[in-house]
Amino acid sequence: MSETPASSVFKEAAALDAADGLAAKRAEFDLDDTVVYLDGNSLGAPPRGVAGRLADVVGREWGRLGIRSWEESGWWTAPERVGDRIGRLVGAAPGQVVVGDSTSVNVFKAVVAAIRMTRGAGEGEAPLRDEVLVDAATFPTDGYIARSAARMTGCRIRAVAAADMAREAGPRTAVALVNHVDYRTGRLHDLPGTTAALRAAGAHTVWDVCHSAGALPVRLDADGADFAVGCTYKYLNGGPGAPAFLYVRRALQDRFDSPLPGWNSHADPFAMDPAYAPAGGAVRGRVGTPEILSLLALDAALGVWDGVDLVAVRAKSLALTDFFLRCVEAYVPEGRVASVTPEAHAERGSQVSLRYGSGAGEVMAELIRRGVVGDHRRPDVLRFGFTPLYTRFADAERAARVLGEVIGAREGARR
Ligand SMILES: Cc1ncc(COP(=O)(O)O)c(C=O)c1O
Ligand SMILES: Nc1c(O)cccc1C(=O)C[C@H](N)C(=O)O
Repeated sequence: MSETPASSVFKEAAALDAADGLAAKRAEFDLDDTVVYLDGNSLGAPPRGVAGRLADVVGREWGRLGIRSWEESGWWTAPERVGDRIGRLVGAAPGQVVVGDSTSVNVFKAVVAAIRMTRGAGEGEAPLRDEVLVDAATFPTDGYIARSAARMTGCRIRAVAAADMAREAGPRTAVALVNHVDYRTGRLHDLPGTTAALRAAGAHTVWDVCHSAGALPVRLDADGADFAVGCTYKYLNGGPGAPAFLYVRRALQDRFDSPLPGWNSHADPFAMDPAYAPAGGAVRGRVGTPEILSLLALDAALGVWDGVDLVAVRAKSLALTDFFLRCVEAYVPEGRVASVTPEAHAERGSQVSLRYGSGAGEVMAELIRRGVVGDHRRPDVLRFGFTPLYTRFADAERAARVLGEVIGAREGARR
């Protein structure tokens, strides 16, 4: 029998999995093998080490040591310690990343602090720069928070496409808030180029790396980012509601004037001093008591990254998304879906988003019923996230095959 595109990709998946240098990593995750899980760009799968570590934190550290654990179990310094572990994954040298709060809250801290840095010497003086640029296609929370930050600081906000930030920044721009990877399309934006252009215009950059941290090599230090924020429950597998992180470039740390100067960011919190004196370094980005249970779950989850080279992760991510696109071509009747994820590797994150006319929500619901978990972003986007530590090429093949079946069945039913 002659080879069809479908039989060819089926065989190819097995060969690609057999040659995959990261294949052994999958065993470190607690996954349901009957399901193809392609939603790690929203909620990553649990690393096996997390449950046992959490049981120890609850039973021994909390249950037996109690309050002493703040010191003896290292709880007090966990936000910076875990921050440094994340730092390795986002190209930040130690001492610049702190973990805590949500991404939304960290966006607020970074945007307000960036605006304050551009002010004149006297408090209350009009800002020299009073414009905030925000990625026009941003994940909504960033836009909402930036708008509020602008209102509170007397700035105006302007929505600009991420690709146009560099040319749109002007003498009044204080800060640009940009998503490194677009959550809807999976488009990867130019962090080094945009950052350099903003700096040349005298403005700061805040990068939202929610969809790139753990998905591809991020080089915050080398590429000169000023601030970055990100969540840890996607590609970093920290678990639902895991705390987010904030990066403040070392050179800016002494000028970081937090709009949320909680007692955990005080130079001497237990002095309980009514006067605020900020701590130095990454600690200044803290606010209140750290979320110890979810922070230590994240700490345990980060163990899966020990010894992992992000370059290998990127290579597999691109191979997976390329392969998935070819499988979609092989299985889905022509013209029914269109990829909105860029073909160029330099512009692609670690997901594939397919536009499907009307009924995308129903298609995704049916995929999930058939054991292929992606997600639907209204109105018409089917999103498939590829997490190289545990996604197999066979998963990509099965997802595309089931997608073809679901779309075929809908069309059959209409006839
Ligand atoms: C790009 C981006 N930023 C921010 C968020 C939300 O962050 P949080 O819920 O931690 O505030 C998400 C996803 O929820 C996201 O995709
Ligand atoms: N943070 C989420 C949540 O609490 C519930 C459901 C989904 C999410 C997400 O992370 C959505 C995600 N940021 C997205 O890219 O659409």
